[in-house]
Amino acid sequence: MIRVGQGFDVHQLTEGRPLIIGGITIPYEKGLLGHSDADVLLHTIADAALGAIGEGDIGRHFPDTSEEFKDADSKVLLQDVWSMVKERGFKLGNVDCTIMAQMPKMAPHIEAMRNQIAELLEADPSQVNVKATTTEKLGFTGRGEGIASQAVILIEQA
Ligand SMILES: Nc1ccn([C@@H]2O[C@H](COP(=O)(O)O)[C@@H](O)[C@H]2O)c(=O)n1
Ligand SMILES: C[C@@]1(CO)OP(=O)(O)OP(=O)(O)OC[C@H]1O
Repeated sequence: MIRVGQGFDVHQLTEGRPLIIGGITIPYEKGLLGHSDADVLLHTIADAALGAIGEGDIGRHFPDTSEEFKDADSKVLLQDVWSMVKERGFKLGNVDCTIMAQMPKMAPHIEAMRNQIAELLEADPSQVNVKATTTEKLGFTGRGEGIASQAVILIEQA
């Protein structure tokens, strides 16, 4: 059996926070705001995986009203989600992600993100693809107010 899921997430850019995307800390003057470390890409992948197994979204499993998840490391959240995927007898087929950010340039960090995501999903980096696009200065991402991300995941019976 195969299952697919998709995820989408947005976080606001603000001063005084580190910019963590795909588990990688990216040098930049601003970072993403959130209850957790606000790793927009890992949240997107977690949502896609939860979608694939029909388990809602990360807000349901890790509420932003809970102190337990304040400043949470999103790598740990994704690992928890991945345990649920494995418990149901699935492994990764592939995951394809797009980061929407006007700035900073993601290209120098894409390979590190890919390797980190593969490690978290216990897969080979060839099963993970990460892309980035500006939104041509249009909308909230184009104005640099926030960063958005989307992902599609395919999981298959282990
Ligand atoms: N934050 C970003 C945005 C884009 N890139 C890379 O630049 C290429 C061109 O971007 P367009 O928005 O003009 O399509 C894109 O394909 C990415 O490779 C990036 O590294 N970081
Ligand atoms: C991850 C959680 C929990 O710390 O908080 P945020 O970092 O605000 O992220 P979001 O993508 O809004 O949704 C899930 C939250 O419950």
